[in-house]
Amino acid sequence: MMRSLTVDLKDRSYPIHIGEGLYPQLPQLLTECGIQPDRPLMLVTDTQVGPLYMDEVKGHLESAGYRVGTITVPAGESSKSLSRLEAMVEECIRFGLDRAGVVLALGGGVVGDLAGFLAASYMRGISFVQLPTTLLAHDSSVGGKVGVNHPLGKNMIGAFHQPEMVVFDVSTLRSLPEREVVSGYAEVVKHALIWDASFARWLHTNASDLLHLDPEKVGHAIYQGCQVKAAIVSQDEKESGLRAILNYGHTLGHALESAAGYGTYTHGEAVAIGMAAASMLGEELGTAQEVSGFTRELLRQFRLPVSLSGQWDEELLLEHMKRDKKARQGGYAFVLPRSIGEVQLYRDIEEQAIVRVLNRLKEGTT
Ligand SMILES: NC(=O)c1ccc[n+]([C@@H]2O[C@H](COP(=O)([O-])OP(=O)(O)OC[C@H]3O[C@@H](n4cnc5c(N)ncnc54)[C@H](O)[C@@H]3O)[C@@H](O)[C@H]2O)c1
Ligand SMILES: O=C(O)C(=O)C[C@@H](O)[C@H](O)[C@H](O)COP(=O)(O)O
Ligand SMILES: [Zn+2]
Repeated sequence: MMRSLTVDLKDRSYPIHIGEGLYPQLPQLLTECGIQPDRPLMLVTDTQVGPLYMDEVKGHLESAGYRVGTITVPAGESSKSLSRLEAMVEECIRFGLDRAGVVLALGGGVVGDLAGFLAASYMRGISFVQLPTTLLAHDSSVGGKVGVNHPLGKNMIGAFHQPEMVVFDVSTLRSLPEREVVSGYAEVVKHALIWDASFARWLHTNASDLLHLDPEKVGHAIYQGCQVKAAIVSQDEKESGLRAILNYGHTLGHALESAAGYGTYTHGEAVAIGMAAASMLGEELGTAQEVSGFTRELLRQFRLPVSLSGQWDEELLLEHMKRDKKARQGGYAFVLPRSIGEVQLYRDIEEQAIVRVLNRLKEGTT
């Protein structure tokens, strides 16, 4: 069964297809969105995903008459860098990728963000298609945020560049390491907590089956998550307002990722701790009552972390949080809960409240 939905962006709207065993249908799906075999394709993947799925995808495309080049980057967050991007541009030029070319991102969020930014910047912008292979990438493949990291901050260099299509073959999830399955549920939980209380309750009831990758339930969770994302992006493509709620858990999450060194925490783990923190901050500041208990319980059900382990340099975390892209004029900005299923962006959060929450987050105190 294939589930499909649309990201409604007027003349730049695009489909998201979710289902088992979709790769044989790729040539037909590409043609349906206007990408014919006369356009050269550059298939980007990483060293972990490539050996598993690249030959299959390339084979289907070549059988249908497409000319396909390939780029394989090292697996992991450190590939989201400007130096890696530069090397990829060289590979595209040597392959002869022209302006009619299309980049295909086969992998998780790292490949999606990096290949998407390649597409956004190569020859001032060419088309791209997302082929997500992690649970987390139900989020990253939708909405057009593409980019790379800077040592001083996460996703500091990037663009808004929407894909032509998203094809999520969920059978690829069977090869995902357990840590990445767990990590991916952080963004699923986020989509529920910011927008859809009944989805949050459903996740609460079905956590065990979802962790065991029950195909029907995983398909439903991905579809629901994509629906939330598509609804928000359709209303505010470039984050002039509403879209900031998709950043729930990310003020602290991004700070943890960059301060600890990219790849120490997975993105999902960092965002989970960030959502636990935001829910507690919401209670401290009175934006919401009694949300942190449910939030942390839901995260724990998915085996996600809700506390800070080890020693943390508080000053360093605060420094990174000050540089958050939602912040203005040096104040701290956080998306905070109003209730389960509703959140709001708050700016100028007082530092003392954040420090109190950071202390509560230290292992054993929450
Ligand atoms: N653009 C956005 O809107 C957005 C949204 C959320 C996250 N992100 C970004 O996404 C990135 C995290 O993405 P991620 O969690 O997918 O990490 P990832 O891309 O690093 O993938 C995690 C690991 O799983 C491996 N892997 C991927 N698919 C596999 C499969 N099917 N089988 C076996 N192994 C597989 C990868 O090689 C990697 O080692 C972060 O950089 C984050 O900032 C972007
Ligand atoms: O799509 C969005 O908007 C999001 O905020 C989704 C986040 O899950 C994602 O991690 C995104 O890359 C964060 O964007 P940033 O602008 O805060 O770097
Ligand atoms: Zn995220």
